[in-house]
Amino acid sequence: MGEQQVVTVWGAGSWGTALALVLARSGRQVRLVARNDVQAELLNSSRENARYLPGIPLPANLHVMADPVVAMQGAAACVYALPCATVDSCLPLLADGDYPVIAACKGLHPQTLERTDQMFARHIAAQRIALLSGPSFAAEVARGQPTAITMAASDLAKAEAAAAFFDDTSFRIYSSDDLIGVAMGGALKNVIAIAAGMADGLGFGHNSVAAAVTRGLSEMARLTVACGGRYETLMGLSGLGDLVLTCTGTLSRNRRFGAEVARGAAAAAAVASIGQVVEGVRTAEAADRLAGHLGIELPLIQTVHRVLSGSVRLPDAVHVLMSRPERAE
Ligand SMILES: NC(=O)C1=CN([C@@H]2O[C@H](COP(=O)(O)OP(=O)(O)OC[C@H]3O[C@@H](n4cnc5c(N)ncnc54)[C@H](OP(=O)(O)O)[C@@H]3O)[C@@H](O)[C@H]2O)C=CC1
Ligand SMILES: O=C(CO)COP(=O)(O)O
Repeated sequence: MGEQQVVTVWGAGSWGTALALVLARSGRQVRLVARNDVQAELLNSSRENARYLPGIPLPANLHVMADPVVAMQGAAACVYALPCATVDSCLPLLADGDYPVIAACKGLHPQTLERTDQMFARHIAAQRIALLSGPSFAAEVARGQPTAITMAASDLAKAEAAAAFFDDTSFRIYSSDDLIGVAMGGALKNVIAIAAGMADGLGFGHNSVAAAVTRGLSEMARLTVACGGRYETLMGLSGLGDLVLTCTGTLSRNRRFGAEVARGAAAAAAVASIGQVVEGVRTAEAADRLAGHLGIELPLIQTVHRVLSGSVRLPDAVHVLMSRPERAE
């Protein structure tokens, strides 16, 4: 790969900026697409993303711009790091190219119940799509702290080709050909992180978080396998790895959101106070509905959705969960 290869990153929030920094450290010419000209100018002139990643300087080979069409001209790849809710409005602009599109967002669509690979495939030819997912808090990645993550595509060669755009020894990428497993792991761990945050907010101890991680992993695997993904993928970075990080790491927005709801905040107010995307809210609804369609029981995930939608109170939900008939593990 040439030193001057251009890679575009769409999304100047936490994750897009962090990935742009990794690509810049890898020697790429990076174009980071912000929401508008005002944001782009601010980031270019201050050389910092003060709102999302304060204190981390933007290097000279990272240029921020607002027009995604201009940003894609001559680019070898696009990394899509906007929230999942933007996919249908933004992705049509990437439909015509032949460069790979690396999806870095994590979630399920609450209406269509699609995974990220399916959401992207509605707009982009399937062979252009790769997914990047795994335990990776943006702030740590941005600071160059060691991170291991998974790149998935329809075959291993495509996943490796997508991974090759990143060439930073602090950012180690494993490849996978299980798009379904990687997409499901990244989406569902956010819902379990909300449950872990709720346990924290209720003042429960470490035991409840360990139970949420373990039973949550079991639910994630059940739904993933029913959707055609591989159990082994859920035991890797994009499943168990990201689940542990998000359920225990204080940087997790989904976990913090769960804790705030448990302390009495309304869901909308908790999202507003975090001030960044909390993907687990939409995914909880989607996963509950998907499980219903497939006839699968997911007690934790369904409880999170029912608490957030107001159909059950959290203390009652905990009682119901703990009173379920005992059964073999
Ligand atoms: N942060 C992390 O540690 C990680 C995040 N991810 C995933 O990456 C995805 C993005 O998350 P993250 O960067 O953290 O989110 P943030 O909330 O940090 O940033 C969201 C960005 O998206 C922009 N945005 C929101 N809505 C729109 C829209 N309709 N049109 C254009 N721009 C929009 C925001 O602009 P504005 O500032 O103007 O609102 C902001 O730049 C999520 O799916 C998340 O799960 C994955 C791994 C790690
Ligand atoms: O996905 C993430 C880390 O891998 C970030 O999780 P949160 O969105 O909960 O902060």
